[in-house]
Amino acid sequence: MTETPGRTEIGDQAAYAAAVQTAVAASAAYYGEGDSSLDDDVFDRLVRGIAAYEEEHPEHVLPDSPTGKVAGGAVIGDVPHTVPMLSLDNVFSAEGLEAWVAGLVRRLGREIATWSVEPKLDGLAISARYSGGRLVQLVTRGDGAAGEDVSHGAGMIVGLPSRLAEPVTVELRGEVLMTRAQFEDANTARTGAGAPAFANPRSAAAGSLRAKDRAYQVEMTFFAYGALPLEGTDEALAARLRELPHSGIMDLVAALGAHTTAATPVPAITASTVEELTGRVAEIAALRAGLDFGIDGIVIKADAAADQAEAGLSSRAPRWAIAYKLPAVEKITRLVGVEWNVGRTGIIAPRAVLEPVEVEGSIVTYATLHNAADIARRGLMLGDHVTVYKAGDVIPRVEAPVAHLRTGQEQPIQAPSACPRCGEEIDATQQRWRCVRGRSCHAVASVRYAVGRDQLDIEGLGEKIIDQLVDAGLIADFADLFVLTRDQLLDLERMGETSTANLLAAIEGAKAKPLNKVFCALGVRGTGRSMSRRIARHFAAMDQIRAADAEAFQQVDGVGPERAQALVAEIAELAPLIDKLSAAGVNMTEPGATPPPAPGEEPAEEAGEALPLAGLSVVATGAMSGPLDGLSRNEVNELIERAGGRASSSVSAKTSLLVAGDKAGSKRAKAEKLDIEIITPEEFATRVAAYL
Ligand SMILES: NC(=O)c1ccc[n+]([C@@H]2O[C@H](COP(=O)([O-])OP(=O)(O)OC[C@H]3O[C@@H](n4cnc5c(N)ncnc54)[C@H](O)[C@@H]3O)[C@@H](O)[C@H]2O)c1
Ligand SMILES: [Zn+2]
Repeated sequence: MTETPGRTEIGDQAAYAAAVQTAVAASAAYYGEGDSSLDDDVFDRLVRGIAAYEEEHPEHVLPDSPTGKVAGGAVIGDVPHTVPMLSLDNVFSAEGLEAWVAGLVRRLGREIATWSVEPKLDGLAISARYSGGRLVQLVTRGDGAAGEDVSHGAGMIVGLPSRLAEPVTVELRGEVLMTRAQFEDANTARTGAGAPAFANPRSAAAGSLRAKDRAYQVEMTFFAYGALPLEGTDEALAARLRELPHSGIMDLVAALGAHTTAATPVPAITASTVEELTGRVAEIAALRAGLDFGIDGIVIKADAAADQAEAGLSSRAPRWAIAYKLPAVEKITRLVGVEWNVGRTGIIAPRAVLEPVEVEGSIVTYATLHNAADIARRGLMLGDHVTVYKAGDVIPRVEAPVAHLRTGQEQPIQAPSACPRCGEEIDATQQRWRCVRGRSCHAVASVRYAVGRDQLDIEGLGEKIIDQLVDAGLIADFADLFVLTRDQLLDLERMGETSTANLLAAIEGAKAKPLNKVFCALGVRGTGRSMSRRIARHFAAMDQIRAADAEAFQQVDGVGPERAQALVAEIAELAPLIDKLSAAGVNMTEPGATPPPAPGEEPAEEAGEALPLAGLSVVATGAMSGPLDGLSRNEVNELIERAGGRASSSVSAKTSLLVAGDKAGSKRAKAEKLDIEIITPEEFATRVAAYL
């Protein structure tokens, strides 16, 4: 699992003093306005370096060193806590967790029967005091002994009711954070009001909670993870809060109407063995990327009140709980450029060029920026420090600028005023800009796509030949391929008799491809292989597709009103290309499919019913084996659809079946979570044997 993390090397006393100063300043910013200039990874390395130096040189330890203190000793408060609000000690690996468990067992002199395991929410700790069921005060953690009153923020926090379900006096503790959507909304509101964007959801929550009198409203979310008696709590409830296990307290808190992790994909669970603990850690880690709120680890607590009482507290953290830290997923780096690229459909999309930075184990140099409006909305500037993370684990995204690191040297990002490829005008009427020449602007890219393996699969038609054909004006789109002559090909560089004959045969062969491949080759925006198969199956013939209106498209699985509109428009735009293909003799029907009945007509026999996967939504993940060995993901998806199922790439509550090969990872964890049937590639092959 996670490696033991590295640390900043601190060589001498002066470097040590400087490191302490940097860490204290960063902590003050982090817990204050939420505007630290260090990302968590850099900060944690620094603090570990400080701790290591102090270990070696106890005589040099400075009084304001952050080690061993809640919030690094960098914040103070004036509202005393009833019971200290502590931090958590950390482990970074399964071995570290085992050692910690063993240490606690030794300390108590007995086994610990039950643990509770919950996500470590990445926001800020809050104490919410209720009197007679009404929320009366909100206090931050501060230095652990006293915090800051932020009661003014109560109305902005979802999940923190102003009135509990019962008129009890109690203190709830939990985390306030912003979900991804709340963060996006907050930044839209903030940049709209002329203020710089928040760097990330955590700092947005911290900054927003403390701010008073802002011109705009933002929303945050509360997750409770504890409850305590207060002065005035009735004795029966106080006794329950003292005696219930942590898991029981969480049930009580939920029953009072406060938000807990129970309804999230990563609810708290209880466990009794170390294996179960590490298993749950792996599960939560696997689900992390798909959550709509940030977590930075997993918290493991001795569940029973007696175990907690006996383990006690250190000055900084309880001894009965531990945070299993997950590696930081967000890094700060610099935005050094923005490239504007024209895609195969003529869409002009910006891409961020970054100072290379390691994010979750790989070096990131480019990141997605959706469109010009998105850049403006985030208030990004060239030269900005930016926060970067991987969305859904793979695509690096620029989250936001780190506005307080600006030096004044940053430059506005210039959007192109003409198509960066051909110099023609830009159609900027839609959010996503497009060259007015559309697909013909980047003909090479659209032809390359059309002849690719999952579309027309024309072997021997490499990029170099396509480039030459387009440059020589022999083709303007892929339909022109079908009227190329032998002499035209022979004229090209490095095309001899044999390769020309082979290529002509391959082009001829492509005319017989099923409709789904021909349709996919068109490269309709937002329509990949799987959607193309569904459309081809549904309509059975190109004429039916061309005749379909938005309503008819919505009969296709997965097509909503917006996409249906876009499909109608795109197909109209592609009419000349489709006509050319038709005239060249390219197949326009889907074998085995029957067209939908015309309005008013009796529906034909539902052929799909008898198929083994009829009505099922199927996801394949991991390495395929057995009879499926060597099949690409797309080929597996084709198989699923031939057998009547619907292939999907992500696991959700709608998924009926997961085909999980070796190394299935997060999709498997999610499917287990959702109680979805999971089968091996071999079992799957048996079910669909007739369609292999
Ligand atoms: N970037 C910076 O400049 C900077 C500065 C200071 C601290 N930090 C980051 O803050 C972290 C250390 O902060 P910390 O001392 O507040 O500790 P912590 O955040 O690692 O752990 C303690 C906190 O975890 C929270 N928590 C979340 N889920 C919980 C749950 N289920 N049960 C109990 N508590 C839960 C609580 O708010 C609690 O106060 C480090 O990861 C560090 O990187 C960063
Ligand atoms: Zn162009």
